[in-house]
Amino acid sequence: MQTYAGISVVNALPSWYGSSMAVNLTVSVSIKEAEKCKKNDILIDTILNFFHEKYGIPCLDINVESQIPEKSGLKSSSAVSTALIGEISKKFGIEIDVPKYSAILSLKAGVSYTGALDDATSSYYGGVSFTYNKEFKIIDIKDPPELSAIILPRGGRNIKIDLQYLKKYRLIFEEIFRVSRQNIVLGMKLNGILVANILGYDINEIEVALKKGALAAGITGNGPSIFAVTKIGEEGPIVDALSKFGNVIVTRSVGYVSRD
Ligand SMILES: Nc1ncnc2c1ncn2[C@@H]1O[C@H](COP(=O)(O)OP(=O)(O)OP(=O)(O)O)[C@@H](O)[C@H]1O
Ligand SMILES: O=C(O)C1=C[C@@H](O)[C@@H](O)[C@H](O)C1
Repeated sequence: MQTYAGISVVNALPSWYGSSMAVNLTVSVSIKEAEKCKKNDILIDTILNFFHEKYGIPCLDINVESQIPEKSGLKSSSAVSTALIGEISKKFGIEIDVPKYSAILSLKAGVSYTGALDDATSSYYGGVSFTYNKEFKIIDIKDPPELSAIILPRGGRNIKIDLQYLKKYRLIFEEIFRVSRQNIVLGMKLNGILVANILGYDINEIEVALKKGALAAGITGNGPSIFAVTKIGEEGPIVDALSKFGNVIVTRSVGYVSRD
């Protein structure tokens, strides 16, 4: 099964309300029955153990092909978990709420702070998710504006996230969530700049992208990757400017995908 990377509209850590926009960088997971169970990383093994214990599925060999850098804020873990859960449910005919179980099992595996239901929902269904992660509730999924996303991918996040400190900003992130439901691009701009400031990232590249005409720019997830968005066809000056800081990826927003 194939799922998508995402860029943040609203980071859910401060208020539990989250929103993410799918972009066209993909993860593909395939599975094959195996004689012996092998050890994988913690997220994959948590998912396999859950399906083994609850539904008696056999040992599986897992193949992951990913275009998404890890620990970068581009939602790679949600893309891997939704693709794997979706593939298992298809192969073994198990009816399950894929993003919800991605969130539950990501928390169990310790790879997420809130379960990241926002990330899981946009990874699996495309579009722009609006979720309340505390109750594993999907509030809405919208089709995104047609946008070009210019990404400065940076992996290997090594900053320490102080969740209690982030929660001091709950009210302002709740407000950004409300704004985002009316205006996705304004929401991702406010969130992206504020998260950069709060987590202590350099805002230089963000400022450069905005000066070159980006509709929004900021940190995605908990960083360190930086994104900018523009109308399709207007990416040139931003790509040129951000390329001075490293190799950029140019991709697009992804619309809602029916999984029926
Ligand atoms: N290419 C991959 N192959 C296998 N597992 C992967 C891959 N990419 C991510 N994962 C899984 O995701 C887990 C952690 O992901 P990571 O911390 O990189 O999250 P992320 O989604 O990039 O971060 P963020 O939430 O900031 O977007 C890893 O432990 C691993 O299980
Ligand atoms: O770990 C988590 O729960 C999250 C991580 C980031 O991707 C955030 O952007 C997301 O909203 C929640």
